[in-house]
Amino acid sequence: MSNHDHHKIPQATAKRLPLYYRFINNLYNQGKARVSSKELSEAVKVDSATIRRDFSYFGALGKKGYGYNVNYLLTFFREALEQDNYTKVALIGVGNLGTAFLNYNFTKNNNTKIEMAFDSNPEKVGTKVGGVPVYHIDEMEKRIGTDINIAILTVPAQSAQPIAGRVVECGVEGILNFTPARITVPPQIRIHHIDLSIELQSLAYFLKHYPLEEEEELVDDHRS
Ligand SMILES: NC(=O)c1ccc[n+]([C@@H]2O[C@H](COP(=O)([O-])OP(=O)(O)OC[C@H]3O[C@@H](n4cnc5c(N)ncnc54)[C@H](O)[C@@H]3O)[C@@H](O)[C@H]2O)c1
Repeated sequence: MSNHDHHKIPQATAKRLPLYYRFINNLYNQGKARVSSKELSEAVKVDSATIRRDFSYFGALGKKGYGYNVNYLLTFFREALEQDNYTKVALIGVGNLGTAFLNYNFTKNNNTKIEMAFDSNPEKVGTKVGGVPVYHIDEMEKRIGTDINIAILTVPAQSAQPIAGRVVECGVEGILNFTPARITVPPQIRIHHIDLSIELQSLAYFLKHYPLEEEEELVDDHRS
């Protein structure tokens, strides 16, 4: 099933997927081949009309007196959840900042994972940083394929625009730009700029010109 098809599933239905998945997975492990919407309904505490409607979006049409095929549902849920909940990331530029990100385990708290990294320095190519393989930048198009959703840019500022153009060509949908370069991308690409020096300057400016009022402090004191 393609990503496009998934977008047709209503959000409320999509939210129930993990719940269904967990239960169906248990049934599968118990060796059960089928399940009725009534059984499901009792287990996951969702009324059976909603379950039937939800499942019809997945193309799983239960047969009267038979119920749903557990194996089919499990395969479907596994695919749907992996595709929807798992965002694959590539990092470009394994220098000071890039190395720190690779060593930081993003998967611990959310469902994104840096799958691969690229650099132009031959000394870095072929190594693993934080368990992530580092490939040569010349191999980027080949390695990324159509698999990567987001690119993190931690290259020198002057390389940011050309690299951004290339990752967009690879089909990346979002760019997290840590370089100070302002990058131009096509309108369908989402780009977030994180410029630490601007953030720092802005904090310094706020401290100077918008000091927190004592009243707010009093409120805080009062609360604690
Ligand atoms: N280090 C920081 O604390 C920090 C903070 C804020 C922003 N930044 C920005 O992040 C970026 C990276 O900073 P850094 O300190 O990690 O720099 P760095 O010089 O340590 O790392 C840059 C890496 O990019 C690689 N590289 C250079 N050109 C490349 C190309 N064309 N393709 C692929 N890889 C290439 C280099 O080999 C190097 O490993 C810079 O744009 C910098 O301004 C850094």
